[in-house]
Amino acid sequence: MVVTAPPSLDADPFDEEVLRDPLALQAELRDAGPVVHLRRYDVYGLARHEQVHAALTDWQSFQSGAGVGLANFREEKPWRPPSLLLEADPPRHDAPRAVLTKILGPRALRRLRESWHAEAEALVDEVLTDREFDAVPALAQAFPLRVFPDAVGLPRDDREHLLAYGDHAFNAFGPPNGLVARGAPRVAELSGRVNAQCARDKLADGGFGARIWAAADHGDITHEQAPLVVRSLLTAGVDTTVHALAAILYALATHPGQWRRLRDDPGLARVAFDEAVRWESPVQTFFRTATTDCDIAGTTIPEGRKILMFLGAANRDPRRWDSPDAFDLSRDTSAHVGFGMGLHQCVGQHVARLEAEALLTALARRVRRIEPAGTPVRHLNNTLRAWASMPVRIHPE
Ligand code: HEM
Ligand SMILES: C=Cc1ccc(C(=O)O)cc1
Repeated sequence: MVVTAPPSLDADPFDEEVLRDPLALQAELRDAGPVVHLRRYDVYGLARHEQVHAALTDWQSFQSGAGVGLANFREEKPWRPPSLLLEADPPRHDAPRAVLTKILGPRALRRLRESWHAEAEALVDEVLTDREFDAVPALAQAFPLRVFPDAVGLPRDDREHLLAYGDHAFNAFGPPNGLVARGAPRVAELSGRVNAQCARDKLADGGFGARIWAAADHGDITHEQAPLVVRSLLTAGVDTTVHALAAILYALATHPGQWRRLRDDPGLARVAFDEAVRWESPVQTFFRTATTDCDIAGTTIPEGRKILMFLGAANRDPRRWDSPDAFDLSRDTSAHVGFGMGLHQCVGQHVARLEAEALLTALARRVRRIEPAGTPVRHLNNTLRAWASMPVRIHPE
């Protein structure tokens, strides 16, 4: 096999202007080849759907245990104790994953469906007393922050720090740049509050948190592991859904034809969610570490090197998707990598889908038309694609 050196680029995917609008760089990376070398960080980049999908589903060659950010846990101390799911490989990964699969699975969530739909209706009724509002705080943030911490078992008066904690965690997967530096002053305080919330006596009976501790009583995981598994929910379960809901609202406000289709058939809410996750990819990137020298499309990636998977770029790869930049509710979204793929595929995706279904169903019943009412403003993060503000105008039924 002829080993070819991949094209080497100076581009910085974590540059703030690139994070604001990553689409041009994503196209450049896809077109440069199946594997590229990013000189600035000395890592290998995969931007095409085929290679991203291949790396995600080959956890043996592309491990998570050395961290799924730029930092290599074999070479430097992680900023916090590594996640037992996201930053672990089998066998360590297996038991914590099995516990969350049961607790967060679609069957386990049935008990929440009715109350989440009711909460969404109540919130939408409150918000729609105005004809114009900022959809990010009013809906995209307010709804997840009302229902998800409740479902975990947190008290109502101790959750406004969760967004900032998650924002820092997602920045920390990137390089130590300005975004990480700006979050650093609050890390100790935020970590202290989140870690305290993972303790058994802080978690209401019947919630996801209490069920994780009950799994430890049952011997499925250890009592030492239980708080870290709860921490996974608090890290991954808030900012992701907030930005995914904002992405859906942005997509629907800017595609009136698709909004009409959703109103005519509210059953499309789940498809709308997955198509928005593909189109916007709230989680844009994750890294892996080569477990051995491994070959990708003729390039040998040496053992120990970091591979940057551009999930957002893969989700808009014209080699995989017809009209990838179109937001289209008739699309078959099944192969999108917005939730990852394979062993580490998002274990909370059913929670996110239920949140979206509840909010969209409530809106579809009450809003004849939704349209932008001003310039939306991006929230920049090394890993997340997010909106800071999205003024909308609604025309009620
Ligand atoms: C739209 C919202 C969400 C998006 C876009 C998202 C995205 C992702 C992605 C891309 C991964 C794969 C990480 C990798 O391959 O390294 C992942 C894993 C994970 N997600 Fe989500 N997520 C979302 C919501 C949630 C929620 C609501 C929860 C918790 C209730 C959650 C908990 C997790 C956990 C624990 C993992 C690690 C799974 C493992 O490593 O086995 N996520 N998510
Ligand atoms: C998708 C992001 C994500 C972030 C943190 C964790 C964790 O802390 O386990 C899992 C997933």
